[in-house]
Amino acid sequence: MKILTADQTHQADQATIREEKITSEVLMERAATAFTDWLTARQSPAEAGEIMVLCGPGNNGGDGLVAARRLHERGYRVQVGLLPASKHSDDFTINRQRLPAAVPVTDLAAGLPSIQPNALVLDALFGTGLSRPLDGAAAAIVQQLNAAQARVIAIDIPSGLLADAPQPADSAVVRARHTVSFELPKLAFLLPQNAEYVGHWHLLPIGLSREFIEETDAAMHFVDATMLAGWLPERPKFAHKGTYGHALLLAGSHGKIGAAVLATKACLHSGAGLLTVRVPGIGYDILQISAPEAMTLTDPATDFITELPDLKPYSAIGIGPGLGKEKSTKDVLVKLLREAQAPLVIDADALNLLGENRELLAQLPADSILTPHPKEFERLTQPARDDYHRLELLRTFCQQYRCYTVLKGAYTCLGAPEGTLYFNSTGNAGMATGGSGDVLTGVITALRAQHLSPLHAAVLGVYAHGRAGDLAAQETGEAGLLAGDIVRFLGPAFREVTTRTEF
Ligand SMILES: NC(=O)C1=CN([C@@H]2O[C@H](COP(=O)(O)OP(=O)(O)OC[C@H]3O[C@@H](n4cnc5c(N)ncnc54)[C@H](O)[C@@H]3O)[C@@H](O)[C@H]2O)[C@H](O)CC1
Ligand SMILES: [K+]
Repeated sequence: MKILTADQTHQADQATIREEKITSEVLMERAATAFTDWLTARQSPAEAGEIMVLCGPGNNGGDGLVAARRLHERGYRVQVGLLPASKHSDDFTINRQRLPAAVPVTDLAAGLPSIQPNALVLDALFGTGLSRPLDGAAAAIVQQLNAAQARVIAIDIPSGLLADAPQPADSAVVRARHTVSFELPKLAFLLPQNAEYVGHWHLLPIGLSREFIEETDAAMHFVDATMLAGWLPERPKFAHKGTYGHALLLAGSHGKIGAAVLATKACLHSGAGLLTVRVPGIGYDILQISAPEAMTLTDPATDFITELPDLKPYSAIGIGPGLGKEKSTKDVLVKLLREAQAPLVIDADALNLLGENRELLAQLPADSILTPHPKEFERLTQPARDDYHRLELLRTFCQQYRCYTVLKGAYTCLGAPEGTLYFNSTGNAGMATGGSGDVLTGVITALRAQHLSPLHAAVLGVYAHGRAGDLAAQETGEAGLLAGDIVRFLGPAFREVTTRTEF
């Protein structure tokens, strides 16, 4: 799914109106009716109690007026609060006139009427037309609403939140429990700093022009299963293990052989034909016993890796999980960057070594995949001012070093060398547990070994890793989820996205 800017969303509205030969008011009716259907499916009139609909002067307010009318028609008790304004949009005015006289209307000029704790409030003050932070009466209403401890549902976007850019730290933004938006996600929904405003977000289709969306260049995408169609074809009958590549993992040090085991198992469960693992001497027994399907190539040193093996046999190489940062391990990394012909996946301590020796970044082979969490990414670049700035740093970093960078988080974001960002849609908070990053390294290394492009390996790897975590959490719950549980569900996750050709 593309992530459009507020401006592109407005253009999508206009294109839809032109193509379907409808008026904007018809599109508003469609959007607000979809919203009403969403709400009434979740709250009966009794559960909802008296619903307060707060409407601003633009089309977001228009959506609120349509929702108020529709809810009234369906037997809900509704009242409307109108923000004072010198001018209103045309569709606001049309729907103000259509509001049944039986719906009480309050002027918000005198402030927010008293709201019972837990009352249901629909926030239709401002949507994507917001051009600057709220101030004056609008800001005061938002602050009063946030203090009221109501059950707030934002229509399209919490009022005060900008769709594509940060707002100043102290500006007034509605804190919603749910945000119900239309057709495509907004960047603002995907960033941790906005979670307290957005709450749970939902998308409702409203039939925006497919053609316009397809033709519009988007700098950002939200990855869902439909995007992955055909990336992982069904295995042909006469396939053999050689067809699926030979992966090499360099992982583990004293006390961290578990990281090597997790990456190994994940790589095996993600379809690599063959896997060899380079571990220090102490890893030999552990690895052979816990993952007999992998070949082990022990380093001459006992506690950490000191020598790079011959790289010829391998179609992809993953380095980092549990590696440690010993001087001789760093030398192995330096040699790997110089000699690798096969694609690289770089994680954990290998990233920290790059962070401590930034001159090495210039030696990254093109199309390498890096998988930092935000702290590791910061060590490679600089501390970010906020989540938006971090995305800017990500984009610049990928362009500068011609690499793919998987910035791990709730909506893991992959940066590609030409500057496009891909946000992942799968995964859950249970995956914030030691070892889940090691699993991801194994997954992506396996996909690269199977000759997927760096973009497909990173996007699909992150998606399948998150989906496996979601399937695992259904069994274990989020708190009980271990990295090893993600490994167990990789097979089912990949099965879901494997394309079958019946005919
Ligand atoms: N495609 C869709 O998703 C559809 C969206 N719809 C809804 O329309 C709004 C966007 O409406 P628009 O009229 O462009 O903007 P707003 O309602 O957000 O408000 C604009 C209004 O407010 C003034 N304004 C802007 N910034 C400020 C400020 N900081 N303080 C005070 N006033 C401000 C501005 O001058 C305008 O007068 C979208 O979010 C959806 O809810 C449609 O219903 C159809 C489909
Ligand atoms: K809103």
